[in-house]
Amino acid sequence: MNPAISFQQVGKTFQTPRGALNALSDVSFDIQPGEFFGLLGPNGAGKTTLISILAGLARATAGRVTVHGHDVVDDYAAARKSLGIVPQELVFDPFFSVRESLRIQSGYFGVRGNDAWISELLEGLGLADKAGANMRQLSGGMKRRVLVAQALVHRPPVIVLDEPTAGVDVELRQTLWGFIARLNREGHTVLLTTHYLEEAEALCGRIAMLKQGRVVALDRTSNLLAGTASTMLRFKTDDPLPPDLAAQARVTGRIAQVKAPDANAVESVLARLRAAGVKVEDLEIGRADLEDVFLEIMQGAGSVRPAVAEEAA
Ligand SMILES: Nc1ncnc2c1ncn2[C@@H]1O[C@H](COP(=O)(O)OP(=O)(O)OP(=O)(O)O)[C@@H](O)[C@H]1O
Repeated sequence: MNPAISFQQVGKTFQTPRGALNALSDVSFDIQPGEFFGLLGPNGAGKTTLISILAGLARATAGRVTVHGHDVVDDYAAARKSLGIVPQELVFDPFFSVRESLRIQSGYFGVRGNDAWISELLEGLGLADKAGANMRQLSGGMKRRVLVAQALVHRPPVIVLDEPTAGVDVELRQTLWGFIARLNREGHTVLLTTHYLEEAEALCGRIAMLKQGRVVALDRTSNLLAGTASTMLRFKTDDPLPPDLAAQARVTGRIAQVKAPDANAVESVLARLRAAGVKVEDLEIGRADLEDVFLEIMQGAGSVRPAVAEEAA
């Protein structure tokens, strides 16, 4: 069976006033039918560029991408028909109602008599009572639901979500993930990019991490978590940490997290905090999560290449 998506030695170079920028270098991996796959990476890692190439919106400068065996360049129409792409940006036509916009979108894919599936999409995404509403009248979160519905009108076997939950509320996330998880159980392949690592940890069976355009990790989520099977000491404090601890801590606002693989390490961290007069609250010991793994991999992967390559002489 063909992979749902196959990236084969994909490279993308942008010409910029500062020289050639390698946004993607030698990216190769396959996603099998039915997988829920996460593509993670810091800002500028190349996630959107890779998805744009997959969607046929940008051309790779090297390599090849296929969707269910269809080349995204040579066999664009078949590849595109297999994909449901939920874009990052809210783009929509303000003149139509929600149902009309979904009918129009169905027409783009040559799908007729699609009302039963459109109703199912509206129901599944919590939009049933907005079917007749004009797109202009919808809140940002509702518009995002419509974008998801638009991407799915032609029942694509492969669903691509590019940061679908950026800035959306808890209720929409739950509705969205409930619906996408159902489609995945029914056999749809899902490719997700997100900066919400908790979501990736909860949803994705396998994950690839990109850094500066290269794949620096690719494994089952459980293996990534087990690979750094570490314990973390988490606490809140308003005091500055002693420099040796600060160097190894992950600090988010008042919350600090320090790796402490065993009981001795926990004791040692607590002793250093006490000696430095740091007052801690809400102390807890937990397992490393995907965010810890992500940070470790990103720090460990080092600078894989200069951001701007030398311009060819
Ligand atoms: N049209 C373009 N011209 C020049 N450089 C570009 C262009 N599009 C993207 N880049 C550069 O390519 C690199 C990868 O960008 P990309 O948007 O794919 O990253 P990303 O992983 O999606 O980031 P984010 O998480 O911020 O969305 C960045 O260095 C970016 O500045």
